[in-house]
Amino acid sequence: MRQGVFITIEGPEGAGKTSIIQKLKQGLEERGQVVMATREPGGIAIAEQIREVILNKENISMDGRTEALLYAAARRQHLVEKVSPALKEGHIVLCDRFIDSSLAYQGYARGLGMEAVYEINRFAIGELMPHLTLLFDVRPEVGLERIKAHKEREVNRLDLEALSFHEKVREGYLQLADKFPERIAVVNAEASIQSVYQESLKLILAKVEEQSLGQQC
Ligand SMILES: Nc1ncnc2c1ncn2[C@@H]1O[C@H](COP(=O)(O)OP(=O)(O)OP(=O)(O)O)[C@@H](O)[C@H]1O
Ligand SMILES: Cc1cn([C@H]2C[C@H](O)[C@@H](COP(=O)(O)O)O2)c(=O)[nH]c1=O
Repeated sequence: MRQGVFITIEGPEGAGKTSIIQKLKQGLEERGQVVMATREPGGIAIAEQIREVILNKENISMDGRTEALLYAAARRQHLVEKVSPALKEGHIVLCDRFIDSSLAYQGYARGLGMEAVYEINRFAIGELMPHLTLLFDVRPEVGLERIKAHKEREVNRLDLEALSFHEKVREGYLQLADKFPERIAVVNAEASIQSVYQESLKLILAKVEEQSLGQQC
């Protein structure tokens, strides 16, 4: 059976990940692909419960390492219950955030170190890395303004971090894109939703084609 294609969408707050993943799922399905869209932290019952703990505004005393470990725990369970089975079925998995979020937020912005955070995540995910990561790049002031205007979105503990934290998140992501250019594609997320969608769809279709050619050889 054909192996699936694992695509992760990354970026700071308000980059447009949630909105565009829904459009991508629809666009890919219209082209005959079987797609599973999911998110981190969450996507399954246990991970959604962990999400509640991590993002609860009451938990201001949470230690940085505790935070990193909770994200990794949610990731592990989500991978075992949802992501790996879908990939084994040959589906395209579109995941809103994955390991690069931990590297940018906990490793870089929180200051735990990308190497240390990578190590605990290796324990959680083993060898599974995305085939392609789209980094929706947006300046934090633009992204934060968008989520402020988006009335239904609840403000969470991480949103309340200082602007300097969100600036570091963006910097961390851009460093990762520089380090792993073969996996991470930077998409200008300050462009219109339609143009972010079109560029993302093109990149994903090219990766799906590349993977299926690789599997025929
Ligand atoms: N390219 C864009 N241009 C203008 N507005 C946008 C764009 N992308 C998304 N938005 C709007 O910004 C708001 C946040 O978008 P969305 O929830 O998709 O972002 P997100 O990356 O998932 O955010 P978070 O990670 O913080 O949950 C929504 O109101 C959405 O309509
Ligand atoms: C997976 C992951 C997420 N985060 C942060 C990023 C956001 O602030 C929240 C998730 O909220 P969203 O609305 O779903 O974007 O959690 C993180 O710091 N580390 C991670 O590994």
